[in-house]
This record gives sequence, C-alpha cells and structure tokens, in this order.
Amino acid sequence: MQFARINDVTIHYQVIGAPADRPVIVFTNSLGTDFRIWRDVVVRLAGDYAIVLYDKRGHGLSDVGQLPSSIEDHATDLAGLLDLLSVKNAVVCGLSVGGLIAQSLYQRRPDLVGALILCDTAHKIGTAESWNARIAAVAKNGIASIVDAIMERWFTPAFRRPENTAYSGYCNMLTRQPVEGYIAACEAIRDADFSEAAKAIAVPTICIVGDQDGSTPPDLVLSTARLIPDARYEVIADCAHIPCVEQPEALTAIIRAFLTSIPPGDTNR
Ligand SMILES: O=C(O)CC1=CCC(=O)O1
Repeated sequence: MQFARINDVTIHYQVIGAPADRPVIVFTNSLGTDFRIWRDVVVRLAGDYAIVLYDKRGHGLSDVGQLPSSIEDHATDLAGLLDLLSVKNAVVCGLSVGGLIAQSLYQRRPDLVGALILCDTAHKIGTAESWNARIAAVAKNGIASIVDAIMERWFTPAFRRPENTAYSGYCNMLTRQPVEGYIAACEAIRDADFSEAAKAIAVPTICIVGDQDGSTPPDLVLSTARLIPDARYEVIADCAHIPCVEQPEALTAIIRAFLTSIPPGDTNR
C-alpha cells in the first residue's frame, strides 16, 4: 500500500508498472467508490501501460481533509500526486465526479494531461436541488438510507440480482465511505460547472457512457462531447453508470482503441 501527504491530506494510491518506461493512465473515481472499482480494467491494461490509481479525499483510505472541499481541491490533490510521481502528459480517465476532477486538472495544469477519457460524466452533473436533497438525506439518515436508490443508477437490473455477490460487495463499498467525505463530494459536484471550460479542451478526448446510466444518461454525456472540440463519443451496451465494474471488457476495448488512434507525442505514449 502506498500513501502520500498531499495538500495536508493523506492520499492512498497505487502505481502499477513503471511510469518512466510506459504511457501512464491515471484513473480517478466516482462518488462513493474507492479505486478497487478499476481492477478488472487494470488487469487487462497492465503491461502495456503504467497505471496510477488513488482514492480521492473523503473516500477509501484517504483523509477527508479540510471541509468544505471543491472539485478544484480534488484536482490540486491529483496534480500533487502526479508531480510526486514525476508524471506529465498522462491519459486521465475520470469516472463521474472523477471526470469533473479530470476537467479541472486540465484547466489548472494542462501540462499533466495528454488525453482525457471522460467516462459516465459530464460538464455539469445533476441540479442543486437534487444534490441538496441527497445531502440532507445522508446527513439525517446515513448513506445506507439511499443505497437502493443509488444502486439503481449505478448498475443494470441484471447486475442487481440478489444472488450476485459482487452487487452486495459494491453496496458495502458505498455504505462504508465516510459520511462527511461523501457529503463534501456531493457539495463539490453540486457547485461544479465546466460548460465553458469544456469548449477549451484541446487534447484528444473521448466521452463514454453506459446505455442505461441513471446518473449521467447518454443524452447528457453526448451534450458534453458536443461541447469539447473533436471529442469522440461511445455508448456501452447493457451497462449503467460504472462500466469498469459492469462491462470491463467493453470499456477496456474502447480505451485501447482510443489510445491507439492518438498520434504519438500527444500523450506520454
Ligand atoms: O451516486 C450517483 O448518483 C452517481 C454519481 C454521480 C456523481 C458521481 O460521481 O457518481
């Protein structure tokens, strides 16, 4: 296990492969998850790419840090981690709020970002009303009180079968996040809007979405792809909000095809 002190926050991270020798893909997570969600993608990519995984503040084994925290704070944490690892021009793959963090990282530190994989994310996610309602529910009754509603957005009915032990495992992952970290991330998402910034993205970008995503539906992700100059757009079948868990093979194939199509030199490839 690896830990680093970044911006006064202990960040839990993992590096697979040698960043100096291989193109680097950095994965940044969704709300209510830790970096273990990427496992089935990482095992397929390891060897060809160096991989950086980390738990954003308020999640997994990372500290919650000072409150409140913003998407910009999360991006500054990720910049600190990449600086620590001497990584520049990385392929940044952000899932959901991780995609907001990726967009913010590009805005603040374009030297760190060679390409963007925006997975089940958007330039703006949800409304202030929906986030305030979720924050109030979690503050009053805990994360467990919303788990069924959230799982309907994360996973298709086929995955949510009671006999699927992976499904119960991911319910555990959600409910075991620190409440104050979860609420802080909801506030950060509520307050983030990259509608203008997305138009200025000038690195190769792909927007990917599950066809049954209940949190960032395909039409929303398509609207983000249309804001970003020359962005590509791919839909994954039989998949909701977390394709790295539900359709890792399909997601990996899209990532590989995208990275293969980028001219050498655009990233650290
Ligand atoms: O919990 C959800 O609704 C899914 C989600 C929204 C932002 C994020 O990171 O995950």
